[in-house]
Amino acid sequence: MLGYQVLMKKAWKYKKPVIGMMGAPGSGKSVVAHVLAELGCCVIDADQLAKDAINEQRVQEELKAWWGDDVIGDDGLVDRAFVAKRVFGDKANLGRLEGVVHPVVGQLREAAREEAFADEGVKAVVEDCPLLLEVGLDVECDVLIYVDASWESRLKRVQENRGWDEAELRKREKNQGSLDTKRRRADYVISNDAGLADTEAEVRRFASLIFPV
Ligand SMILES: Nc1ncnc2c1ncn2[C@@H]1O[C@H](COP(=O)(O)OP(=O)(O)OP(=O)(O)O)[C@@H](O)[C@H]1O
Repeated sequence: MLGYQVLMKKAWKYKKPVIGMMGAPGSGKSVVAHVLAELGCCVIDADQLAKDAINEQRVQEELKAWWGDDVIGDDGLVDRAFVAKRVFGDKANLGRLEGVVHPVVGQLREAAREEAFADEGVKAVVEDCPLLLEVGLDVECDVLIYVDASWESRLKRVQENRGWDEAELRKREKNQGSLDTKRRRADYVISNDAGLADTEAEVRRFASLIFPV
């Protein structure tokens, strides 16, 4: 499953692996990240970083100049689904997009590097990177995890904990692009359909494969 990554385990004594996380909305990425943090990982919310970076006033102004005011949603933030659609749907804009997206990715990498090396005790950087995968960009990850939970489990959890209804979950899932593709790309799948204790045990099992002992 993890193939060469397991062979790399020894090398990771010297290089901190970057673990990218993917999964449907509400699948449990934050829960998994929390367990990894308890195991000493440095967790970076790339989604939040990208959101912040893309919402810098300068970037917002550039996006508006290219794509018009509709690129900004009612909440005053960049409509990321709109951006993703433009990236895939309008090839002529790809060159222009690089001007926006590359600094965002650059910032992410820089932040990841800084955080990872700020504390010698950290074992890894975990990136929650759905936005970047959404727009077809690879963050440089050594291992990709896919957090898997059924539609029923996710719906129940987000209804109870976030007050979302079925339509809201469906809309967010649609904005994330193909989950099948992400699942296929993953080096490791963590199932999160059972209770939290089972998921924690699974994350620990994964960590024991990855981290140098
Ligand atoms: N195994 C579980 N048992 C019970 N509740 C869970 C479990 N896993 C996750 N949850 C709950 O489900 C909700 C969604 O989980 P979480 O926030 O980790 O998902 P996520 O993948 O990070 O979502 P998003 O991508 O939308 O931010 C949370 O309220 C969380 O507490």
